Amino acid sequence: MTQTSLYIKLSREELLELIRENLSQKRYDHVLRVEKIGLQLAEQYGESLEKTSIACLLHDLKKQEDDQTSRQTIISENLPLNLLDFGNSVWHGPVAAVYAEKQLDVSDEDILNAIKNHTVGSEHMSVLEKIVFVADYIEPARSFAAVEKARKLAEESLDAVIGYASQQTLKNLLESKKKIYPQTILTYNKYLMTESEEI
Ligand SMILES: Nc1ncnc2c1ncn2[C@@H]1O[C@H](COP(=O)(O)OP(=O)(O)O)[C@@H](O)[C@H]1O
Repeated sequence: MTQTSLYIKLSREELLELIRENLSQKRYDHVLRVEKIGLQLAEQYGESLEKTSIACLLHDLKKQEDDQTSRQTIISENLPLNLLDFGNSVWHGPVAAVYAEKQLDVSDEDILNAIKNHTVGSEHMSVLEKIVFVADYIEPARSFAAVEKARKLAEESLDAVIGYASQQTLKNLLESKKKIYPQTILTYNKYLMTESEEI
C-alpha cells in the first residue's frame, strides 16, 4: 500500500500507527498475521492485494474500544439496534466499518463489508469478505481444535471454511449457553456443506 492508494488516504505507516494506538501489542500482532494470511488467500483466490491488506488491517480496530463509545456509535450511526443486546465481540466489526467510512474516508463498499462482517459473516459474501473472515479464523496463532480442519478446507474452498466456522461458533455458543447474534445462523444456512461437499 502506498500513499497514492485508491482506497485510503493514509500511508501504510500511518495506518499501522493508528492500529498500534488502538490495540494492545498482542492484538496488533494478530492483525498483522491476519493480513499475512489474507494476502496469501488473495493470491490464491484472485482478490486485490491492496483491498485485502486494508480490510485485514482495519478489521479489529475497534476490538478494544470501551463499550460506552461503541454503544454511542451504534445508536448515532443507526446500526441495527439488536447489536446492543450483544457485546464487543459482535459489534466491533460494524463499529470499525463506520469508523473506516466516516473518519478514514474509505468508500469502497467491499472493504467496508469485509470489516463489518468479519465475525458473523453474511448471506451474500464477496470474495474479499470471505478472505477476511477466513484469515481471522485460521491465522497461525489460532490453536482451537477446529482450526486444523479449517486450514485444510481453506486450501480448496473459502465457502467450506465459512460453513464449518459458523457451525463451530454456533456449537460453542450453544454449549456455553450464550446468546447468538442471528446473522451467524444466516451465514451457516447459506454456507453449510455436507462432509462430501467439503473436500
Ligand atoms: N453470532 C454470534 N453471537 C454471539 N457471539 C458471537 C457470534 N459470533 C461470534 N461470536 C463471538 O465472537 C468471538 C469471536 O470474534 P472474533 O472477531 O473472531 O474475535 P477474535 O479475533 O478475538 O477471536 C467469540 O467469542 C464468539 O463466541
